[in-house]
Amino acid sequence: MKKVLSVENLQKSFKNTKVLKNISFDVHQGEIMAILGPNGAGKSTTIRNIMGIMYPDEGSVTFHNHEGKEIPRHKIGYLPEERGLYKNVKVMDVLLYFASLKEYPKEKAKQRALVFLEKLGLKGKEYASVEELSKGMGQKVQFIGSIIHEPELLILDEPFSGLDPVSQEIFRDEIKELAKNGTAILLSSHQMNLVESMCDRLFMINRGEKVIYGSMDDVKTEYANFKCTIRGKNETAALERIPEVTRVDQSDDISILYLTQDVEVTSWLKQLPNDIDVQELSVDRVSLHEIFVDIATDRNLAEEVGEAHA
Ligand SMILES: Nc1ncnc2c1ncn2[C@@H]1O[C@H](COP(=O)(O)OP(=O)(O)OP(=O)(O)O)[C@@H](O)[C@H]1O
Repeated sequence: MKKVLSVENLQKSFKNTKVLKNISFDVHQGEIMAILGPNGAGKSTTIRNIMGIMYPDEGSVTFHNHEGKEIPRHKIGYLPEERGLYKNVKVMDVLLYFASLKEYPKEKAKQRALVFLEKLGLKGKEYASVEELSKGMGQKVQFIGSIIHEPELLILDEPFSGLDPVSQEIFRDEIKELAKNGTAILLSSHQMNLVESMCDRLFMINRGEKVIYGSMDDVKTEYANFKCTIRGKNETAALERIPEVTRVDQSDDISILYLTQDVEVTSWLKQLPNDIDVQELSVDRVSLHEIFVDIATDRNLAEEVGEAHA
C-alpha cells in the first residue's frame, strides 16, 4: 500500500526535557495505525508535530511528497484530544464551517453531513444547536467535522474517550469503513481491546522512545506469549519453580503463570507437578492490554522488548 505519511527521527524538547527521541514511522493508504503509550509518553506531541501545531527540533514529517510547512493540511482530517465546538451554532452550520475551512464544496459537504449524522445515530439533529447536545453527541459531531472533506489522512487523538461502549463500537466500525475505502488512519487510544480489534499496525512509545513498531499480527506473535491461569490454592514459590514460568501473578486463589516465548504448550501441561491444586485451568495468549501494562510498568516484558527493539 502507498505510503501517505512518513515521520522520520522526530526530536522535541520542552525547556531542557526531551519528550520525543528519534520517533520514526509510516502510515499507508487504507490502513489503521495505532500510536500507543502510557500517559505522558509523547503521543499527542507526536501528533501535534505532524499537524504543524508545533514543529520538531529535528527530524521531518512528510505527507506524500510534501514536507513540513509545505504539507497541504486541507487533505488531512484531525480530531484533537481537546474537544470543543462553538455552542450557539447549529450542527449543520458547524459541519459546513469545517468543510469550508478545508475548501470542500458546500453541497457535497451537506450530503456527507447528513449521511454521517444518520450513521452515528444523530439523524434529525442537523438543526439542533450544539449546546443542546450531550458530550458524546458533541464528540460525534466533531468526528464528522474531521472527515467531512474526505481527507486522505485522518488523525484521531483518543477518539473513544468519553464515549459509551455502544458508541465506541459505532465509531470503531466507521473508522474501519473509512480505512476500507482508502483513508490512511493514525489513531491514539488507551482502549486496547478496540485497538486490538481494528488496527493493522501499531507504534508503541514510552518516555518519548519507540518500544514496539510492527503489524498487529507480528506484535502478537512476538510478544503475546502464552499464560496459564489456574484456580486453586497454591504457593507462589511452588508455581515459580515450574519450568518455563517467567512470572506468577496471584490474587486469592487465582494464579496467572506467564510462560516463556518458545514454550511447547502440550508438553508443558504434561509435566505440571502432581501436587498443584487445580480446580480450573486455562491457557491463552496475553492480550495487547497486558503487553501494554507490562511496558508501562517496566515489568519483565518491557526489558525484553527494550533489548530487542532499542
Ligand atoms: N506545551 C508543553 N510544554 C511543556 N511540556 C509539554 C508540553 N506538551 C507536552 N509536554 C510534556 O511532554 C510529555 C509528553 O506529553 P504528551 O501530551 O505528548 O503525552 P501523551 O502520550 O499524549 O499523554 P496522554 O496519554 O496523557 O494524553 C509530557 O511529559 C508532557 O508533560
